[in-house]
Amino acid sequence: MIEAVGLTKRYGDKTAVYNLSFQVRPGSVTGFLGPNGSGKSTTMRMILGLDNPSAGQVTIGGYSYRKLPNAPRQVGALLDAKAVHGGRHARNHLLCLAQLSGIPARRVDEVLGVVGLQDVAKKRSKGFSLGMGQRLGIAAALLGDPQVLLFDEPVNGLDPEGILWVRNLMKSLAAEGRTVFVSSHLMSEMAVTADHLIVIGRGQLLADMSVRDFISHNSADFARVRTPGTDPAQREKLTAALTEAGGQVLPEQDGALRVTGLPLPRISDLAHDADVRLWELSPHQASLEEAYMRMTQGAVDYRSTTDQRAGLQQQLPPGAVPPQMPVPGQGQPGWYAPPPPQQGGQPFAMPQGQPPAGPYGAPGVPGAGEPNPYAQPAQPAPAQSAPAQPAPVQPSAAPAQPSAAPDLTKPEDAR
Ligand SMILES: Nc1ncnc2c1ncn2[C@@H]1O[C@H](COP(=O)(O)OP(=O)(O)OP(=O)(O)O)[C@@H](O)[C@H]1O
Repeated sequence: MIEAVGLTKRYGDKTAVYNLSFQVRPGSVTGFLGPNGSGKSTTMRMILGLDNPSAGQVTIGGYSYRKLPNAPRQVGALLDAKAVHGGRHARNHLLCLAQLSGIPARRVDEVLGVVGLQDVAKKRSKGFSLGMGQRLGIAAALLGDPQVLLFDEPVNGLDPEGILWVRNLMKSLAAEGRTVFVSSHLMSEMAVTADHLIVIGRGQLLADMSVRDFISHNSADFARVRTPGTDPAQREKLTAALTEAGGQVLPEQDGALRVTGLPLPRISDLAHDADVRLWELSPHQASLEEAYMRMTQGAVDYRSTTDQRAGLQQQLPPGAVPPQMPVPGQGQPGWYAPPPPQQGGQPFAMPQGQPPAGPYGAPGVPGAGEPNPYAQPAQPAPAQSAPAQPAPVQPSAAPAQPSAAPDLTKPEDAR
C-alpha cells in the first residue's frame, strides 16, 4: 500500500503539492487524475524518492522508498518513457536495469514478450516511436515482478490495440493483488480501467473515492425527452406540465428537453395526462469525463482562449460567485453540466454515511498545520479512506526494477 500523509512540495515560490493525504490500496487499479500542472508527476516522484517532500511523508508498505528494503525490486514505475539511453538496444537497456538489481537475464526476454517488443529487442531505442518507447518503459516497470506499480500516463502514444492491452494489463496486475497507481488524462480509459480515483487540483486533494461514487456525486443524471419535432406546441405543453410538477426543464440543442427532478415513469405519466406524444424518453448517466470536468474546472491553470468553457465561465447567473479554487472534497461548482438536483443543493456532496473529514485532518499531521498557499477557506479533508496502519513490506517473490529508480548520485530535484 502507498500512503501519503500531509504531503507537500514547494519549488521556491511554487507550491506543486499541498497537504496531500491518501492511500493507494493493493488489489485495485487506482487512477490519479488532475489537470495539467496539478502535481501528479511531482507526487509520483516523491513516492519514488526522486524528490524530497517539503513537508509530510509518503510511504510504501510503511517505509519511505529510500528506506524500503530492496526498493528497486519492490516497486516498478514508468515515469518518463523517454528517459532511456537512445543508443542502447531495447534488450540491453533492460539488461542493464536487470543487472543493477540482480534480476536474471531470462526475465528481460519475458518482459520484452509481455510488451510485444520481442521483434525489435535488438533495435536502438532512439529509433522507437512514442508507443514503442512506452512499451519499453512498461517492460522496465514489470522487470522485477513488483507488488507496487506506478504508471504516469502509460497509454500516451499507444495505438488502440496498445491502449486495450495496457487496460487489461493494469486490471490483471491488480487482480493478482498488486497495488497499481496510474495517472492519465484519458477519462474514457480511466472509466473502464480504474476502480478507485484520487483526483487533485492545484496540488490539493479534490476526491478520493470509487469511480462509481465519483460519477454519481459529481454529475447530474437527467432524462432526455423528445416530442414530435413537427409540433412545437406539444413541446411547450409538456414543458409546462413538467415544470408544474416540480421538474426542471432545459432545452437541448437538438430540440429535445433535458429534465431533472422527476423520475422517468412520472415524466411518462405527465406526458400522457397532458396528451403529449413522446418520441424519446431516455435516462442519461453522466460520463467520468463530465464528472471530472465539473469537479476540476475551477482548478484548470492552462486553458485555450478558444475553449468554449472559458467563455462559459464568464456567463455567471446573476448573483453567482465565480469559481476560483476547488474546494477540497467538494469539487468546483462550474457551468459545464447542470448541478445535480439532489443532495440538498450541495453539488459535490460526499457519499452517504461517510465521515465528512478524512483521517488526516487531525492536528499534528505533517503539513496539516501549515498555511494554505492558495488562501482558500479551510474545508474538511475529503479523503474517505479509513486510516490504516502501515504494514511492513513483504519481500516479493521476484525482484522488480522501476524504470525511474532514483539516481541518488544526482542532486535532489534534478529533472
Ligand atoms: N523541478 C521543478 N521546479 C519547479 N517547478 C516544478 C518542478 N517540477 C514541477 N514543477 C511545477 O509544479 C507543478 C506541478 O507539476 P507536475 O509536473 O507535478 O504536474 P502534473 O499534474 O504531472 O502535470 P501534467 O498533467 O501536465 O503532466 C507545475 O506548476 C510545475 O511547473
